Amino acid sequence: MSKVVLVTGANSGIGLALCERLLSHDAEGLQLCLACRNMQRAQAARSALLASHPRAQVALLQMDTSSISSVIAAAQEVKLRYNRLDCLYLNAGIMPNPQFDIRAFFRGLFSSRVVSMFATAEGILTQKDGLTADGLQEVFTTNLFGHFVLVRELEPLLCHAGLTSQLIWTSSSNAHRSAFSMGDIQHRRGTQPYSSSKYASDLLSLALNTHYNKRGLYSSVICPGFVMTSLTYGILPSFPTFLWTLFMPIFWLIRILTNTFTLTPYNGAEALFWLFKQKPESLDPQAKYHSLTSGLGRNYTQARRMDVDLHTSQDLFEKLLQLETEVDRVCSSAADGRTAYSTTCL
Ligand SMILES: NC(=O)C1=CN([C@@H]2O[C@H](COP(=O)(O)OP(=O)(O)OC[C@H]3O[C@@H](n4cnc5c(N)ncnc54)[C@H](OP(=O)(O)O)[C@@H]3O)[C@@H](O)[C@H]2O)C=CC1
Ligand SMILES: CC(C)CCC[C@@H](C)[C@H]1CC[C@H]2C3=C(CC[C@]12C)[C@@]1(C)CCC(=O)[C@@H](C)[C@@H]1CC3
Repeated sequence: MSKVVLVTGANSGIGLALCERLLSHDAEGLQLCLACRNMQRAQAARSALLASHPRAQVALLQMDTSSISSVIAAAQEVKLRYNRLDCLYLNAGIMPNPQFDIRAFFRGLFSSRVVSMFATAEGILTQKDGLTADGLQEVFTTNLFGHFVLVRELEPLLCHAGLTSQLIWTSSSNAHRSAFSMGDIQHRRGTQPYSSSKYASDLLSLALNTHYNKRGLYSSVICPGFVMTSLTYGILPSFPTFLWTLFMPIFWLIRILTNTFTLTPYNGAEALFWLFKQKPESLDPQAKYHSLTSGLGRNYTQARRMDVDLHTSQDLFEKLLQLETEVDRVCSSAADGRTAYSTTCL
């Protein structure tokens, strides 16, 4: 029986490279569904995949993870099209308006934390976040909450007696506990919404395992390493793309120090692809699976323990459930024509 796999943010970067790798592994035994916000870009990605795998089954789904109504509509469509889902990749993500602290970067270069700075970007990156049309924080909603609502809506397709399914989150080594606050899960008040949203996805994955393992659903988290994609190019917007290419020899040298410089989307997708081939029951719910590339260009996956605990993960899960109920209430009162209030109070 063919496996049904859905990938969010599949039209570019790591998501697209993952689709290519999945099809190269098993073009005919998969029903691949690319969930994207922009259908023109989605169509281009589908054509590229079909050019190298003409017999593959590749479907498209319109979904904007920053819009809860779009996520709910997309989930309804998935339920009409498929009767089960084997693997759901929660990969779409943004890092809007990044501010790169050059001084901190040069201080870091000549300090003992140079390797960790290149691996995690700790202390050198902040972002300016915005609000979605629902009044939620944009980074939190796109990277985490939209995906949470998707998982909840697709529960009937993911939890089947006697069968296992996988959730695989594209997190980051930029996920730091210090950037996350349980009193401000959307990160309204801080300057590191990206780091906060990725740390929240690490916590959430653990909580999802606690709640769903008994129903055959397993969740894992990966870090693709540092990959050259449009997300990365956005960090230095005044830098033309070709200048990044000029830096490649330096990046290859850095790769000798830290194998986290995977650099290409193909390499970055290593852990995503590796997890697909594992038995979900055999995976460690407290581990983050890192895509790594050695100085000689060998790709491999390494499990590293995450800085998460069960109690905090459970608290976050409950807060997300509350927010889901609130958003639902606001949306249905707006649909009824009653006065809708902004979710900024949530
Ligand atoms: N590049 C890196 O070094 C690292 C990346 N990551 C993570 O990897 C994931 C993939 O990013 P990457 O491939 O690098 O970057 P890209 O920008 O190439 O890919 C991001 C994908 O997410 C999609 N997306 C963004 N916002 C939404 C939305 N609201 N609804 C639906 N889809 C959306 C984008 O669609 P569109 O084309 O329409 O913008 C795009 O397809 C992200 O979660 C990122 O945080 C983690 C660690 C390192
Ligand atoms: C051009 C200069 C010679 C070097 C510039 C270096 C920085 C722009 C990079 C150094 C470490 C990088 C990094 C990321 C972005 C670009 C750097 C800050 C990430 C934050 C990208 C997104 C992630 O999720 C992280 C895992 C990356 C960590 C390393």
